[in-house]
Amino acid sequence: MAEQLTDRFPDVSPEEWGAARRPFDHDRVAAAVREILVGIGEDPDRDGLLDTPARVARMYGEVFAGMHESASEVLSTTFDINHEELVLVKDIEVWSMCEHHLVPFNGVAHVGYIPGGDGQVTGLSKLARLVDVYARRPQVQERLTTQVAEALVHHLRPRGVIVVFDCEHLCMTMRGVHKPGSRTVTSAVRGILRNPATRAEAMGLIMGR
Ligand SMILES: Nc1nc2c(ncn2[C@@H]2O[C@H](COP(=O)(O)OP(=O)(O)OP(=O)(O)O)[C@@H](O)[C@H]2O)c(=O)[nH]1
Ligand SMILES: [Zn+2]
Repeated sequence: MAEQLTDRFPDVSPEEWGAARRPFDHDRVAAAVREILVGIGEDPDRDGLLDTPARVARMYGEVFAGMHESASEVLSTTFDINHEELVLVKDIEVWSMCEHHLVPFNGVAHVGYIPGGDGQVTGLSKLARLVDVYARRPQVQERLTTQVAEALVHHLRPRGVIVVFDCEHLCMTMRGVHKPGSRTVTSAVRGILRNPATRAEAMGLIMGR
């Protein structure tokens, strides 16, 4: 499975996929938000907008916090509990930001893996934290799905991984094509979970069957 990872992302380790190239610059973000207000014809100095640039900058610091986090920190805790079958955390709420429009997409993630021969597992909460590391970046759903799967492959050396995201994109509902309620489902499956029977069993658990 290590080869798969190398093939897919030849130049960089998982830590660098989309990670920050420089520290978060609050003042720069605030100045840009002020420019947007000017650009839309607003008066950024009117009372209600005075604190908006700094407030939006703080919000961006939060929604893009994953730029400054890494999968290796999240997945550094592993336990040997000798479990060699599927571990699946379903319905992990997820909020991310569409990199095309910088508006949110949100929904749920389902993250499962079959531990490697050594039976090493990670904490269940770490699977949800891993989703947030990659979700809290400018994203497209396909890349988010792949990154979560590949990070698990790389750090846990499992025998199989399945990651499914089911999200609604605000850029398709509040604007543009205006299709509220439409869902986008993406999956990434690695290792023995690619085997049709194992994959069908995992998908059955994910769909609640
Ligand atoms: N594949 C993929 N596309 C996305 C995602 N988020 C947004 N998009 C799409 O990105 C595309 C950008 O298309 P453009 O034609 O450049 O932008 P646009 O004129 O705003 O497009 P419309 O949304 O159709 O109005 C749109 O079709 C979006 O639906 C995503 O996570 N994955
Ligand atoms: Zn979009």
